[in-house]
Amino acid sequence: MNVKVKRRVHVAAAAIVSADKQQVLIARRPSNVDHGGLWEFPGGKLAPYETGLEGLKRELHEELGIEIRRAQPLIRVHHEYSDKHILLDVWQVHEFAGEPFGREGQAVRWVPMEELVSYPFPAANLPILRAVMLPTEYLITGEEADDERFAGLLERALKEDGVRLVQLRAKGLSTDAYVARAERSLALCRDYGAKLLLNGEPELLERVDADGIHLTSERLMNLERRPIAEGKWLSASTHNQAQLEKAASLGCDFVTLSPLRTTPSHPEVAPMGWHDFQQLVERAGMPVFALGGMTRFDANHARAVGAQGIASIRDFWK
Ligand SMILES: Nc1nc2c([nH]c(=O)n2[C@@H]2O[C@H](COP(=O)(O)OP(=O)(O)OP(=O)(O)O)[C@@H](O)[C@H]2O)c(=O)[nH]1
Ligand SMILES: [Mg+2]
Repeated sequence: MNVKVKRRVHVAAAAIVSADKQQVLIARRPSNVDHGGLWEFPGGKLAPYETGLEGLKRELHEELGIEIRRAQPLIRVHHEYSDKHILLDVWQVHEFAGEPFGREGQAVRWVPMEELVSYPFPAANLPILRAVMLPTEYLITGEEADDERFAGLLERALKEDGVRLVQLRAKGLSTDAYVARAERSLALCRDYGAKLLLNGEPELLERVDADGIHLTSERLMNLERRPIAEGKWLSASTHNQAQLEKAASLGCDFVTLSPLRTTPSHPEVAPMGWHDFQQLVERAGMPVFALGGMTRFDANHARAVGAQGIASIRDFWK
C-alpha cells in the first residue's frame, strides 16, 4: 500500500491596505511556479524557526522591499491542495515604510476593495478576500418599536461609532413593517458606505435590495444549498462545530459564533469562553465574529485569537 503523507506548508501572507483603507496591494505569481499567473497576497513559506510575523517581515522585504511597521492578524485558513496541506496565516498590514515594488519582477498592483473579486486567486484565498472586505465590527440592531427612534439609533452608530456592517434584527415586526424598516435602514447605510444584511427569509432580498441575508442557526441547519446569489453576502449565527461546518458547506461568507460570555438576553446558555472559541475559529475557514457580551474593547483580543472582530447589539445601540 502506498500511503502518501501530504506535505504541510505554513505560509505567511499580507493584506496590505492603503492609508485610506480603500485599496489593497496584490501581486501576480510568476508563470513558472505553483499557481503561476494567479494573483496573491504577498508572502511565502516560513522557515522552521520563524513565527508568522517574523516570516512575513522577511518575505515582504524580499518580495516588495518594504518594512512592516504595524500589522494585526486577519485570518488563518487551512486548505487541502491535491499535493499539500497549507496553512495561510494572513496579516493585515496597516503601516509600512518604503515604496512597494516587485523586487522579483512580479506585477504588483493596488486594487480597490470591491474589485478584488474580479482577480483570479488560488482556491484557498476566498475566505481571505471576504476577510479583507469586512470591517472588525458587526452591529446587530436592538428591539425598538418606534421607527423614528430606530432610525436615530442606527444613524448614531453609523456616524459616531463608524459602524460599516449592520444586521437588521427585528423579531417583533410583521413582514411589511420589517420591509419598511429595511428600506429606511438601507438608505441610511448607503449614506455611510455600510453594508446591510437582513435577518430573515432569503426571499426578503426580492423585496429589499440589501447587501445580503443573515441566517438564524435554525434556518442555517434547514438549508440544503446557498439560498442567495454569490454577489450578495450570506452570514449565519453559529454556536458549535456542527453549525460552523454547515455554514462552510452552504458557502456562507462569514458567521457569528456565540456566546463568548453570559449575556442578559440568554442567561441560561453556558458561555464558551476564549479557549473553545479559538479552537472553533481555527478550523472555520471563514471570517468569524465573536458574539455574546462583546464590546469594542474586546476587538483586539478577538483578532488575536483568529476572529474577524466582534458583533454586538448593546455596545452600539445607545
Ligand atoms: N504568498 C501567498 N501564497 C499563497 C496564497 N494563496 C495560496 O494558495 N498560496 C500558496 O502558498 C504557497 C506559498 O508559497 P510561495 O511561493 O509564496 O513561497 P515563497 O515566497 O517562500 O517562495 P519559494 O519557496 O518558491 O521561494 C504556494 O503554494 C502558493 O500557491 C497567497 O495569497 N499568497
Ligand atoms: Mg512568495
